[in-house]
Amino acid sequence: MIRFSPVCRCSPCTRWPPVRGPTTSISGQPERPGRTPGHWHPPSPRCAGISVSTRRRRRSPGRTPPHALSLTSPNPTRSGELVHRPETGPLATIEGGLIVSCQAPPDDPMSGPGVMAKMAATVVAAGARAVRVEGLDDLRAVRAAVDVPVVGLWKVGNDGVYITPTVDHALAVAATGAEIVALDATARPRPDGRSLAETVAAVHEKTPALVMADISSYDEGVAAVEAGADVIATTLAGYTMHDAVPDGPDLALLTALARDLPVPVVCEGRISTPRAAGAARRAGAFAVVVGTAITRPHVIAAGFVEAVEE
Ligand SMILES: CC(=O)N[C@H](C=O)[C@@H](O)[C@H](O)[C@H](O)COP(=O)(O)O
Repeated sequence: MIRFSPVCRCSPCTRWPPVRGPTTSISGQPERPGRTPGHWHPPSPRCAGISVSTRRRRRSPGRTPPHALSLTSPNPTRSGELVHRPETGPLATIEGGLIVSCQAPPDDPMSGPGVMAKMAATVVAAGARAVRVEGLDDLRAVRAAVDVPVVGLWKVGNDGVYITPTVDHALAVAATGAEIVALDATARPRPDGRSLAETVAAVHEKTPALVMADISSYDEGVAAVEAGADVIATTLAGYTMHDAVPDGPDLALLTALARDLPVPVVCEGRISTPRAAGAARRAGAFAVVVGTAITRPHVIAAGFVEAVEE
């Protein structure tokens, strides 16, 4: 049985940091009879933008509270039906929208803060609700160029845990003004020896940023919620095994996580067409991240070259 001890950040909250309360069984009843699942925790400054919706879905009146769900229960977080839904703040801004990943590795001619700032401004002008940006220089330049939420990360190498691998990296990313810090939330050991929960707690305690957990599997999504992550992304699905990287996004993983988790689940990775982005949203994504297909002309052009010359 999988159990959650979720940290709810709703408006009644007045204290920080959160204190873990009694575990609530995801499969059924709160472990302490008579408690309202999801209200044992203390609130945080972050809770300011998040309130508990008292609305009930018309199609399923009387459904089970989100923190006492069976893994096979209908998902309260799906299709804009979050019970603990963000009403203001960066998560409210991104709900139902496109996040564009504006990244170029050092060997890409597009690499550099000036280009990435222009790229970010371009996609925001097109309607992107947020941008995902790598590296402190690019983050500072993009922060100055756009006023939408920034999902920040810092890649260190490209093996093992390389997306914002340590607490120090996460705090440095948050210091650039990124509203959301994306970090590796896979089950692999972290280079600074901290647990995921310790890393998330450090960001929450020392910065106003939320944490986006980049995961590769269902169990990692569950663990990331338990560790206190604010939003889950399928970013690393297909990249942690030795198998060949699949062609498209992992919609099966997305659907399962969006159905079962009490926090927003973002679809990210290998979404190469507008149709695929729409399909991800319909499969339950809270928001959709697209990178290469929009912001890496080097890769896009190479595909055209290959098609023409073959
Ligand atoms: C696996 C990994 O390191 N992903 C990185 C995460 O930030 C980026 O390199 C991706 O471009 C990003 O996730 C968007 O994905 P795609 O470019 O496939 O739309």
